[in-house]
Amino acid sequence: MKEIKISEEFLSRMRDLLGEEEFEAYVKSFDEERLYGLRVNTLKISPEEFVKITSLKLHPVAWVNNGFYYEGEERPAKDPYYYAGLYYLQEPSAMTPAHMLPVVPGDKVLDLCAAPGGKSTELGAKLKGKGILVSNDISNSRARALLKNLELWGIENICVTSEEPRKLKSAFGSFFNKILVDAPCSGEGMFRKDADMVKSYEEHGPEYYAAIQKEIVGHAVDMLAPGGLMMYSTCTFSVCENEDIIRLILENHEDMELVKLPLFEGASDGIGLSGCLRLFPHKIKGEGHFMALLKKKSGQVPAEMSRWGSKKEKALPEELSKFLSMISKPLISSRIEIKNDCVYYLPEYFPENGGKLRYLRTGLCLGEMKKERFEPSQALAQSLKMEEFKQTISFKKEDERVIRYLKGETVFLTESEGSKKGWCLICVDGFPLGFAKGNGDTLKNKYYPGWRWQ
Ligand SMILES: C[S@@+](CC[C@H](N)C(=O)[O-])C[C@H]1O[C@@H](n2cnc3c(N)ncnc32)[C@H](O)[C@@H]1O
Repeated sequence: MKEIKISEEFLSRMRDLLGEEEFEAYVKSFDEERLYGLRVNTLKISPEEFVKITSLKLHPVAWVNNGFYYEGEERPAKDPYYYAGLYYLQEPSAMTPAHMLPVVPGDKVLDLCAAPGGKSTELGAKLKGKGILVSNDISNSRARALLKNLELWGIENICVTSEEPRKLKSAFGSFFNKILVDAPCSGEGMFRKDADMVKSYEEHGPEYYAAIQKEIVGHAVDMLAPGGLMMYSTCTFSVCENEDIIRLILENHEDMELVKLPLFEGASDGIGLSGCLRLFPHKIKGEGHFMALLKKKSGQVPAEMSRWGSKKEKALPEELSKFLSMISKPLISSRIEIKNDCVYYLPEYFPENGGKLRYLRTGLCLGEMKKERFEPSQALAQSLKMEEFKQTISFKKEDERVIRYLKGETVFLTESEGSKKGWCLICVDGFPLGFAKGNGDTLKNKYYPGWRWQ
């Protein structure tokens, strides 16, 4: 077994859980190299197209259609396509819960423990700009990383909060028809990927997390609308954090039922509770994970939330209207809100008393009103398609100006590229990276400094 110090107590529990023969296979899996995965952003590109344009050597993840393995020596985070939000780096087993939660455009989705956004990015992609995704994490610093990932991904119909589930419940009631609870857990399934997990495991083991999980799922069930689906997932093996939590939900809520998850090659059924799904590193090409899907059969129908889209048209400042006229996709003016000079495009729905929550973002940040002008945001650039903006320039990935632009430098155009005046969307192979301001053959860099290429 590789040099990972794991307590005898944990190993003995795993032996009990798996039986002697399987336990040997599990222990052997520590000698294998960890696996590296990435998931393609279907909001921006199809997996088939991505495979054609990327220089990374990829192998498909058998059970996730937009998931791939890449090789350990590659550096996919140092790639302009990463900066264009074309993919997210994610361990393959961790792709499964969002993949198996059947989110469709128009759904009202809550990702309750969402940071740094591995699963929220996929849920947002499935919504295709319709409905709403509320992504929450109790940790403010982690919620900031979550926001960056969602903005890089190009999702416009988001709200990002940093709240206790109890408070979200009082604002939203039973509003959501899809909920993901990717619960904080003891992380037993990640020991091979991240040896530091062993240290934190020794501080807080399964019983500590089971108590937190019980509280979180209780609130999550209350936020689920009748007919709604809730996915519960962890990256740990202990029964008390997995099947026991699901059993508790079923015992305490007559209106909840387990929806059987389909098994795929290498996946295992729940332990003592059939219909759940377990992933073990000795059985699949991925780390350890657990998930269970639940449905709310009945319950109180939630009150209708405000629908900004149906409110009255509103007059916008001239500078803003002028800029927005460069965007060809339709924006509904009643959903545009200006708060402290920041301009937001709000999602379709919103809770009446939503203002009382700790929001990091309500909708897509379009930009900022400055003295007699409007400055578009990085998030807006990432949410657009190249053909949706009036003035654009696309460089080939190999063009050295791509990295220069990402580093915040001024970029110059060649004679054949012509001249650009005013706001221009800079793209790599047709995928937006950010804005620049053209003055003839010079493009003044407006890439967000906090996101620059290091
Ligand atoms: C397993 S991680 C989530 C990973 C994330 N879903 C992803 O795919 O990137 C669990 C998260 O739960 C958050 N958390 C812990 N206690 C929480 C609580 N009571 N309510 C909401 N989030 C909580 C942690 O800050 C942590 O970011």
